[in-house]
Order: sequence, then structure tokens, then C-alpha cells
Amino acid sequence: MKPAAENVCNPDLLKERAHCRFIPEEITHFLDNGSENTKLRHKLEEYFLNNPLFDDDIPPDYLSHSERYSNELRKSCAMVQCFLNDPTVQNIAGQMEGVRMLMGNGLGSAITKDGNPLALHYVMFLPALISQASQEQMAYWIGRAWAGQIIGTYAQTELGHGSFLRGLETTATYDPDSEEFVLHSPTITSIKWWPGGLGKTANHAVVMAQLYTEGKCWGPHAFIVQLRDLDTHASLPGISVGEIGPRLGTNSQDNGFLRLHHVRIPRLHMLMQHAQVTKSGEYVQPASSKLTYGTMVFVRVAICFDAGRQLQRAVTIATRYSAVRRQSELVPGEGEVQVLDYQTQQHKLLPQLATVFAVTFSARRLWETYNSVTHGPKEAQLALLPELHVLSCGLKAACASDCSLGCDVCRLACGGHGYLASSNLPRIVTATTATQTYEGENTVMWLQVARYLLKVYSDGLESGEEAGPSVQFLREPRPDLTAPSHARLTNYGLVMGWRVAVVALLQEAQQELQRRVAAGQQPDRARDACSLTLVDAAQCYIRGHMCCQFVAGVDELQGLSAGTTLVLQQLCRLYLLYHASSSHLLRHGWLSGADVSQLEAEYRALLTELRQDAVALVDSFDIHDRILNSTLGAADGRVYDRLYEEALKSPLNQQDVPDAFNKYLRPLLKSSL
Ligand SMILES: CCCCCCCCCC/C=C\CCCCCCCC(=O)SCCNC(=O)CCNC(=O)[C@H](O)C(C)(C)COP(=O)(O)OP(=O)(O)OC[C@H]1O[C@@H](n2cnc3c(N)ncnc32)[C@H](O)[C@@H]1OP(=O)(O)O
Ligand SMILES: Cc1cc2nc3c(=O)[nH]c(=O)nc-3n(C[C@H](O)[C@H](O)[C@H](O)COP(=O)(O)OP(=O)(O)OC[C@H]3O[C@@H](n4cnc5c(N)ncnc54)[C@H](O)[C@@H]3O)c2cc1C
Repeated sequence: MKPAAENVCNPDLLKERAHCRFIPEEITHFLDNGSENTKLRHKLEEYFLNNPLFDDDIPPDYLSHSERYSNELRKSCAMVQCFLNDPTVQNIAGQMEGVRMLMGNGLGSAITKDGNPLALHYVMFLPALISQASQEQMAYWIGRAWAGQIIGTYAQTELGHGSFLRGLETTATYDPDSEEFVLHSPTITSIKWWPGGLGKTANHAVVMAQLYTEGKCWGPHAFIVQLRDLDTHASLPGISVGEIGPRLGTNSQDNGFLRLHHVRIPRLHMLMQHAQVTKSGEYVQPASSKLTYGTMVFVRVAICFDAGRQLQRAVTIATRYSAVRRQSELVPGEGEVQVLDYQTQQHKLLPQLATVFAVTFSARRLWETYNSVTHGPKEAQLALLPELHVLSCGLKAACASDCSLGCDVCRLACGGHGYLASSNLPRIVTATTATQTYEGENTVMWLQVARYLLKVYSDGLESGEEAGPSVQFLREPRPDLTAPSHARLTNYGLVMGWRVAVVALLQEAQQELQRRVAAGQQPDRARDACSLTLVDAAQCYIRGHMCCQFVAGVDELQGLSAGTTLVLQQLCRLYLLYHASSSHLLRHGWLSGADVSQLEAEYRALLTELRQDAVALVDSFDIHDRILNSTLGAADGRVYDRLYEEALKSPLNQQDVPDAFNKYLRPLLKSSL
């Protein structure tokens, strides 16, 4: 997005835009997945961002906890009303597309800045119905949920257990006499804890509970439980529900707790697309017990896109600010330079720019895999489930950590002003860092990836199970470490280097495991003792995968101008070189010390090349100023005016002498006279 009136734009930003080597719209259309989507997005943005319904009378930072919740709920309900009932919005985008755009891109976050209390309804409750409910159940629930007649959340995590799903304590015991399930939280640690929207918004929840029937426990299954009266919103008998208190970020999302006291629900409120319990209480097994976890897989894919979008915002703010900000003289006497001219600043920002594309290419390929698995024939679905699980765990962990660290690097790159709420960077950082924890804590996700890699590497797959396409390299002959450097240092050569590191690390872990087990250590303890090496292997595998997706993605792009293609190729190369500095490529013999020096020189040269396009690149992300919501990052670069204007809005500045002076400071001043 460029400023409307160029004459009020900061001159440094104008200069930056003038020497752009590529066509920014081409990148905008690529990121939107087509020019039609860009048009659609613009229309929705114009409609929503110019609608006074979504204005904040007072900046949310100055509101109390309850006021913030109320303000965000007001806007999120108005937003849902618009896409359900407003013909203008429906003409722009169908309802489904409208929801996807509002929940899944920047527009929603521009409206509900402090977290959307209805997010979990759309992001997890509805997807849980879609992936877990039988046809009959869908017919009953989906229309009501879609129309906002019921609002749901996804209640899985408990006070005592989040990562270890099998450890959940909530029980759902089938009573064949009444044909009901009895839902119960038997201990303090079994209280559901964390679900978004659970505190005060949702009147229903998909509750994950241990299913008991005919005296046997069948593990975690999904049940729909009504929590609140549909008219009064009062919590129902047997339900203790509330909010868990302030958090690091997204404080209006009313994350909640839920304790169930022998709550009875009809048999058909167990979601029965995969497993069933018959009227008499017989358990009918699903084709795979892991199909119950399908909602989490979907959300892990969504998180990859979401984390990438947060990074786009942070790097847009920091790059524009770095072009406007002048600090110190590079050459004494030549005047102060834009901080973007410092090589160290370029090293902070340009890899983040490249990461945006690495994440986009990888997330898109993952989405394709997700769709081909979930919509493919049943047998193929089951065969590809482990690969999908592993890729979604690994990419969720990588995108979450790369993007949240990247957002924080962007915040630091803005110096003191990056610490101000009005820069919007603190909010972006705190929202993004949560992606490292929710939907599978990152380390736990890495260990899942490692488990699968080791299984494939050590021929531990069960009979009939096949290694997925992304791990076929574990079965292939090891690449030639003595190949000449011009072959090892190409893009595909570096991808190969990551695979060499994965194999070497798996070999190391396996040998260590065998040595420990042979020495009498219990196998699971031996595995834990190797887990640092295993996590390294998982991380190298995903880094190699992301590098490969970036290289292949750029190679396959068609119809772009030469300038745009060149810039994308350079970003891709920069990404590969940035990560090639990892000790693993050196340690496992793919790179020599001389290779590393050569790559470092190439990296520094690329920083200089790409510096000239940095502002145009972030412009091409085409993020509306209202979505950026930042004093530092607006397209016109009026940084200092905006900082001052925002400071004047502080409630403390509405009085010259605050009331607190008379109450506390005056007595102190008097007493010390
Ligand atoms: C309709 C409109 C849509 C609009 C969409 C808009 C999109 C908007 C985008 C917005 C983006 C983001 C907002 C997100 C908000 C999200 C809020 C956060 C919500 C939550 O956090 S919900 C709670 C999440 N909790 C977890 O993730 C728990 C993590 N733990 C687990 O998943 C598992 O327990 C495990 C750690 C993976 C495995 O544990 P364990 O080994 O103990 O084993 P199991 O017995 O369960 O498994 C054994 C076996 O099975 C394999 N396996 C496990 N899971 C899967 C799976 N899902 N698929 C396939 N296979 C699986 C496991 O690897 C084992 O294999 P093995 O025996 O080794 O062969
Ligand atoms: C903002 C936010 C929103 C959330 N929304 C929801 C929601 O809507 N619905 C919902 O059900 N839940 C939600 N959650 C909960 C979230 O899914 C869990 O917090 C998450 O899955 C991590 O589980 P945990 O808290 O039990 O962490 P733990 O598993 O207790 O992690 C603590 C530490 O132990 C380590 N650890 C745990 N297990 C292992 C292991 N096997 N091996 C090695 N190390 C291990 C971890 O790496 C971590 O360092 C939300 C959480 C947050 C922060």
C-alpha cells in the first residue's frame, strides 16, 4: 500500500520507491494467490475499514480488561453480522470466503486488535464439526453454528495436561439406559483450561474427553456440550465456567476454564464421523484412532499461514521505519544515514523478508497435501496420514518459531520506538509468540517429527506402512560429500546438505540409542537421552524441506517480469545462505571452512543488492495502514508526527496535573520539605 497523497510522504520513502527493480503488483498478486483475490481483498478492506461500526472510540490499550473484551466482542459480532446479513459484503465475497478473509488475514486483526472472542468458533469449533461430525450431525449443527445461533469453542487442554493428549482426565461415560454420556471433571487437574472464547462468549464446546463404554476406556474423543442457556446465557447446571485472567497477549479472547459435574448429553452429541458408540453401548472403532485429531492438523496448517502474515506486518513496519530513521554518520562529515544503510540492520531485516516467502511457499504446499489427504480416497488418506502429521507438526513449529523470533528482531530493529505500543510491534510479537505454544508445544512437535524420521531411517515402519514422499531421501544413497564445491553450493546442493545432516544426526542418535540400550538402559529413557540430537535432526529436515519448497516454488513461477523473478531468486538465495551458516552443514561434512567463507561473502553482497528493493518489497505485501496500525510503519512515513499525536492521546495527558499528584506526590513533597 502506498500513501494516497504522495506529496505528504516522507522523502526518503519516496526515493526508495523510485529505484525499485521489479513490479510490486506481481508480488502482491502472488501473495494473494491471484489478482482476483487482490481485488476481492481490497473491496472487503474498503468496506470494513471505512465502516464506523468498527472504530474504537478509545484506543484499546487505555481500556480496562472488561472494557476491552466488551469492545472487541462488539466489533466481532458486528463483523459476523456483516458477512451473514449484509448484501454488500455478500456480493463482494461469498459467506465462506468472507469468513476466511476476516478470520484468516489481516482484516480481522485490524478490527479486533486485542483478540477476537469469536475466533475459536470459526477456527476450531466449525472445523471440528466438519472433520469429526457424521452427515446427520452436520445437518443438525453446521447451519446453526454457521449462522451464529450457537457459538462454540474447542476445549481440549486441561490444567494438568496439554501436550500429552492421552493424559486427559475428563471422562465421558456412556449410560445405555438413558442413551446419554455423562461428562465429568473428576479432579482439579481435569478442569479444561485455555480454550479461546470459553470464558464468557461460547455457549457450546467441543470437549475432548476419555470415552468409557462397556467398562472400557477408548481414549480421547470429541463431544458437543452445551454450556450456557441460549436465551439468558447463564451457565447451565453442572457447568462451572469462567475466564482464566490476563495473559501476555490477545487479552480479549476470553480464554477460559470449564469444570463439568456429571453433565448428561445425548448419545448423538459424541461426534461420530470416525468412531461410534451404538445405542447399546458397543464401541465401533475408527479406521485410525488419529482421525480424531484431524482438527488439530487443520489448525496447524492454518497457523503456518497466520505466522507468516504476522511476520509480513512486522517486517513492513521495521523496514519502512529503517528507511525513515536516520541515526549517526556512516562516514564522518557526510551526514546521518538511513539506518537501513547499515549492514547489520540489513542482516536483521532482509532475512525476515525472505522468510515471508519461504513460509508462503511451504505453507501452500502443506495446504495442498492436507487437501489431497483429506479429500482423497480413504486408503490413500490413511497411508499419507503420518506424512501429513509430521509435516504439519514440523512446519507449524518452524513457522511459529521463525516468525515469532523474526517479529521480535523487527521490534528490536526499531530501537526504543519499537517498544512503544503505538508501533504495534509489541502486540504483533506477543500474538505471534503464542503460536509456538498452542496447537502443540513446539518442542513436542519437533519430537513427533524426530520419532517418525527415526522410524523411517531404522526401517521401523509397520508392515504395509510406506515412507512418505518428503522422507524418501532417507532411503536413497547418501549424496557424495566429495562433489566439487560448485555442485554442493548451488541451491539444490544446499538442500542436499540439509538431508546429509539429517541422515548423519539420525545415525548418531541411533548409534547412541543402541549403545545405551545394549548397556541396559530402558529404551524410552535412552531415547530421551538422545532427544537433543533427534530435535536437531527434525529441525534440519524441516529447514531442508522449506529451502526445497522455496527453490522449487521460485523455479516453477510463471509469467512474471524478469525484474520480479530476479528479486525472488535473490531472496531465495539469501534465505539459503542465511541458514547455511548453521553448524550442521559444516559439522556433517557438506561444507568446508572455505565454502562457508565463500557463502558468507555472497550473502553480504546479496544484502547490498536487496537493500535497494527492501521498501518496495514490503510495499508489495500491500498491507493497509489500518491493518498495520503502527506509528512507525505507515506508508507515508510520517513517523515523528504520528508518535507525537499518539502520545497526546494518553489519558494521563488529558490533565496537566494528574489527580494522583495531589493524592500521593504532594504529601511526599511536603513531608520532605
Ligand atoms: C470454516 C471457516 C474456517 C476459517 C478458517 C480461518 C483460518 C484462520 C487462521 C487463524 C490461525 C490461527 C489461529 C489459531 C488459534 C488456535 C488456538 C489454539 C488452540 C489449541 O491449542 S487446541 C489444543 C491443541 N493441543 C495440542 O496440539 C496437543 C498436542 N499433543 C498432540 O497432538 C498429541 O498428543 C501428540 C503429542 C502429537 C502425540 O502424542 P503421543 O505420542 O502420546 O501419542 P498418541 O498415542 O496420541 O499417538 C501415537 C501415534 O500416533 C501418531 N499421531 C499423533 N497425532 C497424530 C495425528 N494428528 N495424525 C497422525 N498421527 C498422529 C503419533 O506420532 C504416534 O505415532 P507412532 O506410534 O510413533 O507411529
Ligand atoms: C494463547 C493460547 C491459546 C490456547 N487456546 C487453546 C484452545 O482454544 N483450546 C485448547 O484446548 N487449548 C488451548 N491452548 C492450550 C495449548 O494448546 C497448550 O498450552 C499447548 O498444547 C501446550 O501444552 P501445555 O500447556 O500442557 O505445555 P506442557 O506440555 O506442560 O509444556 C511445558 C514444557 O514441557 C515440555 N514437554 C512437555 N511434554 C514433553 C515431552 N513429551 N518431551 C519433552 N518435553 C516435553 C515442553 O516442551 C515445555 O517446555 C492455548 C494456549 C495458549 C497459550
